[in-house]
Amino acid sequence: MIEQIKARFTPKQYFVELLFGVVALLGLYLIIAWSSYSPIDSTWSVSSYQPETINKAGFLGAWLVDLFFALFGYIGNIIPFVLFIAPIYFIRTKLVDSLTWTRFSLRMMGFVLMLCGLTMLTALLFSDPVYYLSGGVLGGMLTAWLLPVLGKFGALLLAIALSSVGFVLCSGASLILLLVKFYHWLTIKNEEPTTENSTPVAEHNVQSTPITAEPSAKETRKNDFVDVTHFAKPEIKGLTPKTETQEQVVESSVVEETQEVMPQIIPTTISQATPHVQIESVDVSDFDQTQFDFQLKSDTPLPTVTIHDDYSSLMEKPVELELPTPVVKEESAVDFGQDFPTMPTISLAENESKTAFTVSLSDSPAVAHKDEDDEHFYALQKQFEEREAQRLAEMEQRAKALDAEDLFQNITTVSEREEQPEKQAPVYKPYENSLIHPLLQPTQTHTAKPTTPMPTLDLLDQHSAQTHEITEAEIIETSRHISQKLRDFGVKAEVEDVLVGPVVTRYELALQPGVKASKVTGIDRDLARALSFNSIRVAEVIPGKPYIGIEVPNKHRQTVWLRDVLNTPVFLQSKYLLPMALGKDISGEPIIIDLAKTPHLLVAGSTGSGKSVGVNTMILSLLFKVKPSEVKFIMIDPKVVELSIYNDIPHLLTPVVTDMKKAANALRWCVEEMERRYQLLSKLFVRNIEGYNEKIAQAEEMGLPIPNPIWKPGDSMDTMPPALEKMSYIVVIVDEFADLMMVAGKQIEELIARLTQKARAVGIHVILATQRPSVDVITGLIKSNIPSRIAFTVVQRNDSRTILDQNGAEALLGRGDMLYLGNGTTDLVRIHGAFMSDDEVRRIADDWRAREKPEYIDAILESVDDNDEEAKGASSDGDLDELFDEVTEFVVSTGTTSTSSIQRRFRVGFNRAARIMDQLEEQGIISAMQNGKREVLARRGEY
Ligand SMILES: Nc1ncnc2c1ncn2[C@@H]1O[C@H](COP(=O)(O)OP(=O)(O)OP(=O)(O)O)[C@@H](O)[C@H]1O
Repeated sequence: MIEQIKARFTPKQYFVELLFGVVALLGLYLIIAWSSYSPIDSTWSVSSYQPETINKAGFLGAWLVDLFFALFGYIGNIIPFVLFIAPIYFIRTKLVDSLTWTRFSLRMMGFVLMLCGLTMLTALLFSDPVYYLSGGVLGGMLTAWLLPVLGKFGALLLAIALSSVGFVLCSGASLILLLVKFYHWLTIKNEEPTTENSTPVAEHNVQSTPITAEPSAKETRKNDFVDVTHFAKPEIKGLTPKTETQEQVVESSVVEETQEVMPQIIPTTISQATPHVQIESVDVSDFDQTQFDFQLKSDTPLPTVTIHDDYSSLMEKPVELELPTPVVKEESAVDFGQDFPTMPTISLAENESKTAFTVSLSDSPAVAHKDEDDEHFYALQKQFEEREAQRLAEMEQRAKALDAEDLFQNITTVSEREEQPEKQAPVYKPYENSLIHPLLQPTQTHTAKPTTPMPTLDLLDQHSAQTHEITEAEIIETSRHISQKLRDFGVKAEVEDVLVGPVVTRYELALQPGVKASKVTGIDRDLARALSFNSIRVAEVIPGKPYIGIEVPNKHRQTVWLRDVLNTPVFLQSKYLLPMALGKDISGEPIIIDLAKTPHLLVAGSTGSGKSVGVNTMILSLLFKVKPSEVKFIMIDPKVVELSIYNDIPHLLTPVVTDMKKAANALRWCVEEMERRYQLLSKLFVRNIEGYNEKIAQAEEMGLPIPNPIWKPGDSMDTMPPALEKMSYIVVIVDEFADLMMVAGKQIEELIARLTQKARAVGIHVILATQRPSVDVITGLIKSNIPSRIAFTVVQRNDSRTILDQNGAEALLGRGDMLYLGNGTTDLVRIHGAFMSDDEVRRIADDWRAREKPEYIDAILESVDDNDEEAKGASSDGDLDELFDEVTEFVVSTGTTSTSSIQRRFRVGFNRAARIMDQLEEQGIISAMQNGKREVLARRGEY
């Protein structure tokens, strides 16, 4: 050890460091003298004799400080500090090692120039104090000489120039760079300016820090160098590592020879060792990096490169490190090299030989310096390779001696991977006449017709139980921390209860009497910062408890799987008409709501917060519990891909609507349907859908079907009013409501408002989802009719208030974390949304598709306006519908005369089909209705 230390120091270094040490001590002595300076002490400039010296540093200290003041005026104040700080800085940053006489002289000269400049400046700018001149004798003399020659302005300029040049020469730093850094610091771009940052590169370049020395984590960070500390570094035990002395010699020789800066590669210790042979550090110094001091500094942040400690992976993946370019070192105190660092590439790549890896340096275009540099560079590269080969040979021998050849092979041998066959240009088949492509066909899964009455939960994946990874000690520690921090903010509270949930942990606190909960809510962000959490949420009310809750995110978040939520008695045994699972609450209890009671739902949150997954969860819960005869869906999906997975399930009243114009028609149809249902309810003297369905059931039991009381002849082809059937619930789901508002804002708003105001009693429920929680989308009119709301995470408090009328959603954690505001309450419930894969959704949809076919109602998407347009067009065109010819062909060839078959065949609404039938009758193609039937009068070929 001592030998190693000895080897590191040369007599010159000892001497210089000693000298600097003495100067620093002198500086300290002078600082004491300066701090207790008294102008009445007997000193150089004081003629009266004082028997006692007041100065704490005695006569000598008082005398010296006075001398500085007399000679340099105000600038004399800084000299003791310079004498103290400068040597310490030089020793600490090891700049001492690189100090040459030339550089030392330049620095001293710079210092003198700076002194002259600064004393002149103070002499020119400040008035003289009582005891000495403001610029001292030096400044006074210089200004006295120069003022008559240059005038005040010229003297001022000269003083500034002298100070600047002196500073540059003395410190070796670039003035421009310092200004830039200062600017960055001012604008808080440079967050951690360190003294080292201002150190000239050239001086770092020649540092003689031994390359094999393990840098401390702190040093590594401070130096801002490329951190290759994960670089696996095996050293087989028993092999004699190269001594520091050897490295030092090689290092210094090369530095002197090349005068180039190379990146420092800092080796580290491999973490895993084989059972027999302990792997220690890769002696990266053996990689010839020892020949150079690779330390580089740059103002640009360098990436931290992590290379796995597994050598095989290293071999497989060439790693490229982008580093600042070597800067040509000049033997000068001034170096601007670091101002504009350029970037060479260091790549750790495969070598064809048995070399583990090579370090190759290639100049970036910016480095395209001189030819000499290139020569140096190639010479160095060659040297690298030679030494590498030599090193490996030595290692191999040692490994043999240790019987660790296998390990050596692992480490060094580049797996001789077979040459990749050259990539063949892909051969494409031309499209020919068809654009049919197998990948453009919908993926049809043909599920056999299920035998169970309803889909079973087996369609959902089973996931293993997850455990909480929080320990009691952690909980106690956090509780203590929370109380402490609250106290710091002036709130006295003690943690009384802790609830560990799947995503967050809630610390329930009893507040000191008289302390308002809103006081804690007001400091939630500061509290989160103080507790080092991304965000915390303060629950001002915990139902049933006299506490407030502070919810902090768990370190390890669990996923709430849909199956785990549905496979609970709460859901399976629920008697709800329209049960919808949302997820689990903080304590892990499943949360199921009844849409029939909700009765409409607004779901909002920023993009990616989990809305679509949430809406899917709701739909799937209904699909598990409710039959198509009981509930029907109208799905509106402007995003096209979110809900189209449900197309053709029997619950749909119309295919998933992706065209926003048609979506408006669908809403209009819902309003008409609502009105129709209300008429029926009034005729049956019931107040809601439940009462209506009960009456129908009674009538069925009695065997006396109720004729439709609002039917009029012509409404259908029937001659008698058809019997009333049970009404199914209708759930209208809009996945992106803002898109709908964009197409027909006011109209949509009115339709939604009408539906949400009245539709509940007739079994029509609306779920609106939007990722734009702004007041132009979620308008007051809409909000006032939808009291139940779900907020996923939002960006700002305003958004939270728009959705929930209170803060909180901005503190959610995303990915399904939501706040639920139930109908008729102001208490928010935090729920962690259930999650399921797309595959699971597909399986359930397939299961229903295999059970029944949907009965779509075409009229839903037809617009009244369209019909009007068509009607207008028809009358102006001689009263014939556009489809007249086609329908005639159809009627005559098939003999079909029913309006509903025309509706189905030509996908038109009832009104239009009936009108065409009338036209056919007028034209004598079919007869008038007799006994509810028409006959085809025309023969084929006549028309
Ligand atoms: N309950 C959940 N549990 C875990 N992860 C979830 C959950 N909900 C959503 N995520 C994750 O968040 C991602 C985004 O979810 P989702 O597509 O539902 O967001 P969104 O709000 O609908 O976004 P956008 O508005 O952009 O469509 C999902 O792909 C999923 O990875």
